Amino acid sequence: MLSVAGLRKAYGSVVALDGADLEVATGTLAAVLGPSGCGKTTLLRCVAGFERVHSGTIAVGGRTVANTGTHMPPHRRRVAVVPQEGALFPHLSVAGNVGYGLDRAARRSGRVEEVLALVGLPGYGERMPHQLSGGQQQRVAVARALAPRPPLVLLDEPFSALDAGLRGDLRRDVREALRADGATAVLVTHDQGEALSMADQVAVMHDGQIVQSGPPSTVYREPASPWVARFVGEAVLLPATVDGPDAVTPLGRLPLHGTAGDGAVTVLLRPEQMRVSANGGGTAATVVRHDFHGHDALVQLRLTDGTEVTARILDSTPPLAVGDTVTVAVRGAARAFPML
Ligand SMILES: Nc1ncnc2c1ncn2[C@@H]1O[C@H](COP(=O)(O)OP(=O)(O)OP(=O)(O)O)[C@@H](O)[C@H]1O
Repeated sequence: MLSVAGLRKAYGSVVALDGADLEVATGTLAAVLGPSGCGKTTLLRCVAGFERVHSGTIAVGGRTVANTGTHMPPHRRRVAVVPQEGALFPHLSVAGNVGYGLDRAARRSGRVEEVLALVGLPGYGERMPHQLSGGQQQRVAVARALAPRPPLVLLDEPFSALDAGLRGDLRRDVREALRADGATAVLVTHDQGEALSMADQVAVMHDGQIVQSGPPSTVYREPASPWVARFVGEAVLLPATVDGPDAVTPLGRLPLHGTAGDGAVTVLLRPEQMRVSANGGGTAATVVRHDFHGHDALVQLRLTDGTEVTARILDSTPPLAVGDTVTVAVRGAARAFPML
């Protein structure tokens, strides 16, 4: 439904998009995930038609809407945008907002009530925007985007202004609403959890390029580079030497996913692969930091050779404290990259 190829865009000397490629299949949600300033919003604005591209191609539903010589205006692209906040017309009711882009026939067909029900706000049509919470306003903004059944819905960090408690429910409900309506959507976010939990496809962006695109589990488990590994989650990166199917690391000999050639490499482990025990098997370590997160804790461990690794632990009895001596063993295989 969306095909972006080799997209380039600069603002003066600032290169915002440097050959970005993205393919989004019909009926799926793609998350464009990247750090601040990597070009996510610029990509979205180019797809919506708010910015002209310098080179490359954007096609929506097989129609080229932008390339070096073409710039189809935003309203002809029929691409809907859900901005961060403040999207609603304050003087129109919820129904007025949702029905704004619809013709009379569509308004009469009950589409407004249908999309309000999809986003969990059935019967809210008569309310005014100021009578809604921030989360409810974002639900209405999503309903308004879906109402005219656009070929593509673009969501620009739509939950970033909401508090954490509200965000979880809203993410699930918006995901469900998009799915129930068969919408194709692109969500821009810098939040790894949001991208991994909501999207069918995560496209990781760095310095104006999509550096990896794939299902969330693949991007997390098989990152294309140490940079992607660190960006999509906590990463333990260790120097190692390949020896046959294994790598020799500061945590001992570990099996490798796939073959990694010969010689010096950097291996990736995730903190949840670490098994920490008071006196089990494995490498001796000292606890140097303990960050409690409620559902789990991240524990920084220093091995006797000075290497530091991070372990994720669900609970421990007795609780670990800074200065404790433990052993750490590794579950599963490591992934090898060329030496950093
Ligand atoms: N209108 C503009 N004029 C000049 N430079 C711009 C403009 N818009 C964006 N930029 C620059 O282009 C680069 C990409 O910006 P963009 O807003 O696309 O990034 P982003 O990934 O969406 O960041 P954030 O997550 O902080 O919103 C940045 O270096 C930014 O400063």
